[in-house]
Amino acid sequence: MRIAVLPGDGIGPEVTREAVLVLEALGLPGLTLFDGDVGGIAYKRHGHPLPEETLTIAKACDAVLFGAVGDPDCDKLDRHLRPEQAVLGLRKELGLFANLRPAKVFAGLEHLSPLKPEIARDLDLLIVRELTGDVYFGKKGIRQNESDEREGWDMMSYSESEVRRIARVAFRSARLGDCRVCSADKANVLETSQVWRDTVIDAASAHPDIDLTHMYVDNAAMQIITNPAQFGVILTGNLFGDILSDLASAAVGSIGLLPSASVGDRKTEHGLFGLYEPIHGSAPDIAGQGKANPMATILSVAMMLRNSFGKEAEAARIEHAVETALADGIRGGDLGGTHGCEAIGAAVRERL
Ligand SMILES: NC(=O)c1ccc[n+]([C@@H]2O[C@H](COP(=O)([O-])OP(=O)(O)OC[C@H]3O[C@@H](n4cnc5c(N)ncnc54)[C@H](O)[C@@H]3O)[C@@H](O)[C@H]2O)c1
Ligand SMILES: CC(C)[C@H](C(=O)O)[C@@H](O)C(=O)O
Ligand SMILES: [Mg+2]
Repeated sequence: MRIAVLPGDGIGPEVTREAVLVLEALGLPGLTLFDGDVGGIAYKRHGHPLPEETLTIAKACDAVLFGAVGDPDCDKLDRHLRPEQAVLGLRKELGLFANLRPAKVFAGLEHLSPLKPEIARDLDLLIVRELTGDVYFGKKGIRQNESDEREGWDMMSYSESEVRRIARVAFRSARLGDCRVCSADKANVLETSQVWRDTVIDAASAHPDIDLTHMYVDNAAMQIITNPAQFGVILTGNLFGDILSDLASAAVGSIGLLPSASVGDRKTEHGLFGLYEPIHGSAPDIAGQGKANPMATILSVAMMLRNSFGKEAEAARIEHAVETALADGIRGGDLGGTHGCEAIGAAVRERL
């Protein structure tokens, strides 16, 4: 089991360290970890946020554990040298077109959510976010317009094949639950979304067991807060999925709780190749203070064991340990508690 560990910037190294310790505590045989630099730290050390060597390590492994990238010192660099390009580059280079972001309120932990307990109780959804297309990867630029002003532009597009393959991931994921898929788009305004919606409908015609609905993304944001029970899988594009997943994390209680898996078509001898990361960023405001909640990264390790190594029992052990730690009152500042990053990691390991 070869795993590339890419901690990155800010709280990335802090949360990744605790997640690796949890992984190691399982005592799995044949585990080898390979470290690589990504993000601002990689730019400072090697002159590029995604050095060739890191990409080579990632490609040679069965899975990647990614912390976070982003460094305010780098925000003035040319865009292609900024830390965020590391995660975008890895997703594109590794063909990871499907990003799975589960958001669930654990039974008995409704009080961690800012929603009313009777609403929070039923929040258990999966955002299936397209990850290698959309306005993220379209042509972009800054030009001087006719009024001699700077004008930024970014091209948004989705092709039918891009939509079809992510729709299939959503349908497959929905079958693990109760087959509900809600596709969130902006077909009332955007041609990109019109193609998205037409293609999702067409793709679903071969999957009659799927209960497909459509919702405009602005309404979906509102409905996640007011009536999350209606959602099973939310299928959406890259930009909308980015925003909806931060929103869903807040509804659960904290962005420090939400893991993610990014996968494509590539298989290894163990399972599906994937990159696993918390949905949060490098949190410069709390970096280096030992305050970060590592649970999202620890839960990303559970997703890795399940999806990339077929180790369901070990994945469930980690998830149960996190849930029990939370139930026992182990909480970081993000959840109104006082436990630091290392203490939370240790508490999860004790409960494995
Ligand atoms: N995948 C990634 O690497 C990724 C994701 C999002 C943002 N970023 C980058 O991170 C930098 C900061 O971005 P941002 O501030 O918008 O988003 P962020 O997710 O880093 O932080 C948002 C807020 O949530 C808090 N937070 C985040 N993770 C936490 C955790 N584990 N425990 C406790 N609190 C946590 C932060 O302290 C901050 O107040 C930027 O450079 C951004 O581009 C990277
Ligand atoms: C850092 C950024 C490029 C990234 C995204 O927008 O996908 C982040 O916000 C995420 O959610 O993983
Ligand atoms: Mg995001």
